[in-house]
Amino acid sequence: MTDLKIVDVVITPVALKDPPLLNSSGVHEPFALRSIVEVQTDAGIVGISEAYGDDATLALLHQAATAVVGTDVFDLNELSRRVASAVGGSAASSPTELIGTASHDKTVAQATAAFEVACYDAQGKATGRRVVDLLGGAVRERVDFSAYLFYKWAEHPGDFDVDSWGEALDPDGIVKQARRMVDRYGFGSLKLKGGVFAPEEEIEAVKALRREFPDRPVRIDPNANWSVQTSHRVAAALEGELEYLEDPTPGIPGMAEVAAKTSLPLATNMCVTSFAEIPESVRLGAVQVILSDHHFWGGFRATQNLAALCQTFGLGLSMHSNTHLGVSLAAMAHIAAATPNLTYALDTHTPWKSEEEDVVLGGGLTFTDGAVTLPSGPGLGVELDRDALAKLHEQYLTCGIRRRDDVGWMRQVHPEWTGKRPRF
Ligand SMILES: O=C([O-])[C@@H](O)[C@@H](O)[C@H](O)[C@@H](O)C(=O)[O-]
Ligand SMILES: [Mg+2]
Repeated sequence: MTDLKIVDVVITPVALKDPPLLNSSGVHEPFALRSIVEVQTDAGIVGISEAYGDDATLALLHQAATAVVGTDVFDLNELSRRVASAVGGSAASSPTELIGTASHDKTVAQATAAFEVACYDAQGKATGRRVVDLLGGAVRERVDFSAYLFYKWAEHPGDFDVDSWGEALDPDGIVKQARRMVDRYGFGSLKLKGGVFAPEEEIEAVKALRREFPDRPVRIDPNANWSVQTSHRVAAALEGELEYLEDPTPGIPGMAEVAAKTSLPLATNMCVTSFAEIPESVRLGAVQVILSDHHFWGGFRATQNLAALCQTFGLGLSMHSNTHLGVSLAAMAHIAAATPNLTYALDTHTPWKSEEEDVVLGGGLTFTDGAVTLPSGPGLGVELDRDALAKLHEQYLTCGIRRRDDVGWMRQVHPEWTGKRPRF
């Protein structure tokens, strides 16, 4: 087969409506930013991927885009080399909140991922094979996702569309939200975004979920908003109740202190978010489950490397999510289906997205009994809806948001808010 060379890259920033979801930083803004990357080849085949859409990420992607032109989409080593050298001098930047410390490695990994995924899509389209097949084959055709529950306000301050979920500010509200999500999508496990209210209230919410859904594993993730002492207290109160406890407290040493006194597995997408952080974490026994995320771990191949390390060190592997569209959902499903030890249900923000808003034809993959079935088409198996992409790009141009700022948006309502962590 002849080369399939990249001749151009198109990066389109988009904004999608986002409900007022609460977390330890503050509250989601009315719009979330993403970008769609299209890698065009000399054979006319176009590979696509989805990345963050903040200004810093866009600058990074543009910097790398120039460098990858001329690369064969099958030569992923050359692609990584070119991306790394193109972004070599860039400052470390974090595209979003709550995914751990920014580092230079992570910045390179993030840029690499955006192009690598698009190259895999192009490879699949060129060979008529699914991405999962190029990644070693599907160990499962259906990928389980979990219901991602959030405390939330009924509406944003100001004049914005109101979502249909209503407010959820106490255990009752969370249980109602979970019921609707489970009835609608069939999710078999539940994740509560915590770190919002006093830990005692959140313990009650977890217990209420356990009573209402006794057969469904529950996780809580306060995004490092509890001190070590508070984490000990919450862990003791929830012994035996949780599938895992995600990022109770900041930093690897703090997590290790918590882990030492609980039988609950600790999970993270905050203190171990790059390969450089794995050795210390393993040495201290800080975490038992790592949440992968191809967007910032470096793509599909990096996720497989992470999976191998988790296997080696006896760690569990799950998957993190930020607000995303249907291209990312497909990418997450393919890599999860090709990873034997990714056995936890994946996080997804999909239910929080308006059903009218997506960039993929047909609105994207859907959940049945809590899982998506891998699409059968070549590559990622999803196609861009050009009109929808143009509409969400227009929304990006007019929304005025250029980086995620949950702290700042919270200040609209609570001017004294600082977003300081740990708060409890
Ligand atoms: O969307 C959110 O508010 C989440 O809290 C997100 O920012 C986190 O990165 C993430 O989902 C997590 O598991 O920490
Ligand atoms: Mg998390």
